[in-house]
Amino acid sequence: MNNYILSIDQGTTSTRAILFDHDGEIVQSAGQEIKQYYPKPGWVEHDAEEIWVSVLGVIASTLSKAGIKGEQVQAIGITNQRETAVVWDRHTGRPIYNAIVWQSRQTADLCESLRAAGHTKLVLEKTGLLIDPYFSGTKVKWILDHVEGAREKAERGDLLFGTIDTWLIWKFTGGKKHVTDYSNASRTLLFNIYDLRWDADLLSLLDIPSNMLPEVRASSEVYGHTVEHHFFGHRIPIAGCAGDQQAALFGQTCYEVGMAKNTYGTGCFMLMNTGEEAVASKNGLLTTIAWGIDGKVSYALEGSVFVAGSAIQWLRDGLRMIKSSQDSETYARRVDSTEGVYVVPAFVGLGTPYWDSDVRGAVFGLTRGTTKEHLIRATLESLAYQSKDVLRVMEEDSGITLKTLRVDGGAVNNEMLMQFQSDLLGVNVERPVINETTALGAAYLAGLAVGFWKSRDEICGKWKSGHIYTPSADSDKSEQLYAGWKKAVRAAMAFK
Ligand SMILES: Nc1ncnc2c1ncn2[C@@H]1O[C@H](COP(=O)(O)OP(=O)(O)O)[C@@H](O)[C@H]1O
Ligand SMILES: O=P(O)(O)OC[C@H](O)CO
Repeated sequence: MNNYILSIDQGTTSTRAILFDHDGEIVQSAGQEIKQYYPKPGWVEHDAEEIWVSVLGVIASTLSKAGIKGEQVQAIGITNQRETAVVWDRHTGRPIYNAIVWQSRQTADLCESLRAAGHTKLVLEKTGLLIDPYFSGTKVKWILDHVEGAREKAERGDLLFGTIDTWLIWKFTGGKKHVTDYSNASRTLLFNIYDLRWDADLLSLLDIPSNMLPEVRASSEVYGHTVEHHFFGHRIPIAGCAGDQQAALFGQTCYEVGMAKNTYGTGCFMLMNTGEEAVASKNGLLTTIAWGIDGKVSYALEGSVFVAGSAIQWLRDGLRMIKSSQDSETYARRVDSTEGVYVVPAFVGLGTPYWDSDVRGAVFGLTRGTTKEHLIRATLESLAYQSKDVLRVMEEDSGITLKTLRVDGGAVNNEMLMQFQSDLLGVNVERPVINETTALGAAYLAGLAVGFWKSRDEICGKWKSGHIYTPSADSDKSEQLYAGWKKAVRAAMAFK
């Protein structure tokens, strides 16, 4: 009987299931967008129950389209939007509040007071992270402080915390396993990335009881088995788990020190493998765990951009200028340039290298001649400018100049954007053959734990170099364009 690995990619915008065969080929897949809740300006939430239902939905759809039975799935790998915090009752299994999404800013004041009290150095030295609402820790505290009775329940040991991986593994195993992996734990603000433990000082700083925390495990091992009814009478091992950006680094075969990729999904995340060394940044990059395999942890440097593809969704859902994300390319191509228009999509503040929670989005350079096409093009270009901001500090901190940028994520389907990115950076931009490198990374980690795969290079390596964008003649204008972007960002930050 043919066996398969099922990868679940639970992203910010959508949930996907992708089925891989022994050769690392995609046999079938299904996806579903998830609902975004914006209860207040700058807040972003998800319904954790809806996320779980979406996972079951895409699995059912993938297996039925492929005509594959549950028993043919040899293992499941999970990869997920990171930092998003869920707190639920361990007895009823019900979340006590919406999942607070990584993009959400409701803990901005709390972070400000932690910074003002001088905790930045302590947090950085232990976690490799900055004090910013992005990370899970302050979100958990917020839930305990704002949901009636939550703190007492947490003290009694009745509540559990998890990022989305933890929540899904808990649901898959019928509430038996409360676990996460190193890569996800390293994004919580609560985990010491050097000692590889939950940190008592940080837990006390944020007033979070340790009994809420999941057990931290390797990124490739069997964590538990699904309950039978989820897989038509079969119990499937869940054998791989990694945050989506780290899984993409793995799927993009960035195994050597100095190799990097940039993912253009809801946000944009550039990660560079730094191997066994956790490299500290001087320029607002994060130090994070790439993965833990076979008792060894690898580290990465990361630049995080909060709004990338979600700016395109804003054009679609907020401004209603386009009907689908793909339309953005059609409109943008109708003009040769933005004619000096810049969109700074700081809808939830700015991450690397600015780390400003209070700045909000802005548009500059409008004239009477500005059209919808210019605005759409300027929004697309903002993804490339933000990536350039990150690449510059990545090169400075690592001392490595990238000749090629490996890219993936939903927005790399936009050829205009990828060409613009190559022109702006003056380097090659390389797309893999399949755009499911995140899912591939998670599938590989799961298959590794159950002895499913051929070598890593035969599986992940075969998808490299689908298309390479090289800098065109337009590259000459890039310094001037980028100078305009820097001015626009500075002006947006000054407007508060
Ligand atoms: N052709 C396109 N041009 C620009 N953006 C796109 C295009 N196709 C998809 N996107 C954007 O990519 C994002 C989805 O990418 P994906 O990697 O699936 O995200 P996530 O993993 O965060 O759910 C959406 O925000 C969408 O707007
Ligand atoms: O949903 P994505 O793919 O943009 O990824 C979200 C990141 O994991 C947030 O840190």
